[in-house]
Amino acid sequence: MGGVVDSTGDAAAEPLLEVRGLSKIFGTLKACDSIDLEIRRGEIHALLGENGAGKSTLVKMLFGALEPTAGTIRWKGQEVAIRSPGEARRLGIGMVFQHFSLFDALTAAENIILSLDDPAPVSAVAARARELSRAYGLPLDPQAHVGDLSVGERQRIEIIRCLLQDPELIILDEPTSVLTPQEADKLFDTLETLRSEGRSILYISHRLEEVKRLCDRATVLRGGRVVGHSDPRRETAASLARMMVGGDVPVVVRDKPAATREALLEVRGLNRKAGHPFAVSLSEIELTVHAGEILGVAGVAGNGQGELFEAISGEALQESADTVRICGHAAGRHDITGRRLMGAAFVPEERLGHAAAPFMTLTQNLLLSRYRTDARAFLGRLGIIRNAVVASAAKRVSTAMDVRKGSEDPEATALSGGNLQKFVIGRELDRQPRVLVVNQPTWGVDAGAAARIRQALVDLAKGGSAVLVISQDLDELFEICDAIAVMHGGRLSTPVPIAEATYEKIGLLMGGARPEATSGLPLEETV
Ligand SMILES: Nc1ncnc2c1ncn2[C@@H]1O[C@H](COP(=O)(O)OP(=O)(O)OP(=O)(O)O)[C@@H](O)[C@H]1O
Repeated sequence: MGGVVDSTGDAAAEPLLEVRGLSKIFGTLKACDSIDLEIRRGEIHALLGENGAGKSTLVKMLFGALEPTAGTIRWKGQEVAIRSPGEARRLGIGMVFQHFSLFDALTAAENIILSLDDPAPVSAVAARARELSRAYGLPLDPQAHVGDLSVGERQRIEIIRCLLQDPELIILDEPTSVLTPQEADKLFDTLETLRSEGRSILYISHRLEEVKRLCDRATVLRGGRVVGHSDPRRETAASLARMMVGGDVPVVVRDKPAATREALLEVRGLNRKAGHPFAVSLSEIELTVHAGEILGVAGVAGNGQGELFEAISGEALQESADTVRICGHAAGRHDITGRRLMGAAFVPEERLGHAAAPFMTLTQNLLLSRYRTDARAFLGRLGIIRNAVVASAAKRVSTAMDVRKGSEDPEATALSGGNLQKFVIGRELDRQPRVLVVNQPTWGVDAGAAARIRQALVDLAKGGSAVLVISQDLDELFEICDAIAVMHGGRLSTPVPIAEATYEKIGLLMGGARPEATSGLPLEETV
């Protein structure tokens, strides 16, 4: 690729990007408050901060997606006004967002073309995408439809479309939150290759271990201000977390599980044909979650976790009503509302667009998901919306989950990613569901907020509910679950009780060790 910075000579000495006094005010909220930041050539620079600290706002200003209220940006020594993402790309700044902006019905190559400032034929773009995919270790089929791809695969499209513009600075917002440990390792290799070419990377992540491993320098934001710079390699994950939240991060407290034998969620012989060529078929899935229990489902992305969630939540119906039972009711022929009315709650993986309507307020979103289950409270006997009741429920959720927001009732899209996640989970927990099924509960959530969400799941189970957690974060599953089952190729292993689970054992199952042969067996017998 051309355009790589010469890291010798005078140009190398001056920062690639220099930000002075950059501020962004939304209404009365100073999302970024007089930020100073310098990015050198060929460095991976971490941008750290708890949810709502102002990281996304800052990088959106650098990428021309938001106009600063005050301050200056210098690019290679020249003051610039970056008025649009197109201008940012022309300067050499690329960005991979936390929420992908891809069209499901189009192929990877077609999506890439849409973002190009100079349109090119599909075949040429597909060929170039293949080339980049090989060069940077980012496997991708340019002809695949985005709707059929896992989140990890979608991210690769975003990265490749960013690389096609030959950027000198690449901004990555929470890139590993959707990846398995192995996928994340591959991404780190890619990033190290980019650094060795003299490109710079501004790296936002809540995963402090990976920041220590990968990043050369870190800038920490709190409440919109820079509160420190550090060399992450000299810090511990705990010391970085303290710098971010301004205090110690809470530890999840798990009393001895109070599981009973009352089965609240049962799945029997669930088979589901793949709906399209890239989807995963589900095969003979069996699971039971008892009252008081948290069952974890681990797995590499794209092994059927999304399809399992759809089948259990009622987004996809089963042929037989008995395939899914919720609180003793045959639920297989009921849709998501029907299953909610049986006492279940569901939190899908994608919070913006799926779990929450972006341009509706938090209160409207709460009403949208709960107007049937909470009809009496929210609509009353006459079926008229009781705005004050709904608004007070939204407020209760925000307080319980410590949702930080700029105004009383903002649109979902105005919340930072982690804060929206806290709201979506809190909205469901507020109903005290007897069964909760949640897919990736702490995606993009900072350490303090993740602990809060995990504690809430633990407390829900402690109160006698059954919780099914689908997660790619093994640390999370080990922290809160009573047992972990693994999805691989559309099959679910027998759950491994937490006392017998090790990272190696679960890792082997994730890699495809015989699922049926694992329960309680020593490691050697599972391969
Ligand atoms: N368009 C907007 N309108 C109003 N307020 C906004 C808007 N975008 C962000 N905010 C507010 O600005 C603050 C900073 O949000 P930002 O998304 O930059 O945080 P963040 O550090 O990226 O958080 P996260 O780690 O959760 O993604 C938050 O309080 C957020 O609610």
